[in-house]
Amino acid sequence: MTAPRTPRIPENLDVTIVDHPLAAARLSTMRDTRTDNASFRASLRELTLMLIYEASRNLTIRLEPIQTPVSPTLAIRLANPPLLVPVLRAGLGMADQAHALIPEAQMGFVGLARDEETLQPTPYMESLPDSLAGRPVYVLDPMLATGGSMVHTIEMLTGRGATDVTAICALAAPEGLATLAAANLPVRVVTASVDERLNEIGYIVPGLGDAGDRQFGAV
Ligand SMILES: O=P(O)(O)OC[C@H]1O[C@H](OP(=O)(O)OP(=O)(O)O)[C@H](O)[C@@H]1O
Ligand SMILES: O=c1cc[nH]c(=O)[nH]1
Ligand SMILES: [Mg+2]
Repeated sequence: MTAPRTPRIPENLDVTIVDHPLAAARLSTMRDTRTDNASFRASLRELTLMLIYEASRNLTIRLEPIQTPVSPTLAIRLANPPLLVPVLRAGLGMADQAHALIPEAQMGFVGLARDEETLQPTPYMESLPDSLAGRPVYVLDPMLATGGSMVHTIEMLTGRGATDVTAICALAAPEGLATLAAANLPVRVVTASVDERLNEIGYIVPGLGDAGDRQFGAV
């Protein structure tokens, strides 16, 4: 008897896959071992633009009367800009681009390093506003692998009152999506791809390797 296959996208998790050819082209550059650190960072920045553009489609707006050179009209402003939270190190490569698109946004920071033996996240930094009640939060991390780092990050956020979290990832593994769904957290996921699986050492397959090392060099 064969084991039941893990569904790639859990039914109870809101997952948006940005499967645009330009997003796929940037992701392909990031996957390619021939891509150097600088080109990897440039492709991640460009992919982040597309992910944020899609993620922010449903942000609430407010209207403000303004005057064009021709007539009065109503300007559209963001009513409640999201808090941007890059997860160090790898999420740093998404931070500038996300901030350029949403300049009104505030930014918080979380630092996590995954123990490569246990695959558990070890926190080393948390710089967040005391209260996140009523504020949308965008977590920026290129990789959702086992999901442990994302669950840990979202629990930091919900502990401060967040109820509306978007995980913005270049890549997700089915196992990470299943972990997020099982954690029953107020999160939706926006990603450019749901890859095949994790390998025996917790890397996404086909994936792109270690997103921190690919940007900044091995530590
Ligand atoms: O879903 P998980 O199994 O928890 O793995 C994903 C985490 O791994 C990577 O960070 P890493 O721990 O390598 O730190 P780095 O960004 O400093 O390289 C990545 O940026 C995620 O934060
Ligand atoms: O494939 C993976 C898994 C976790 N973290 C990464 O950077 N890459
Ligand atoms: Mg890493």
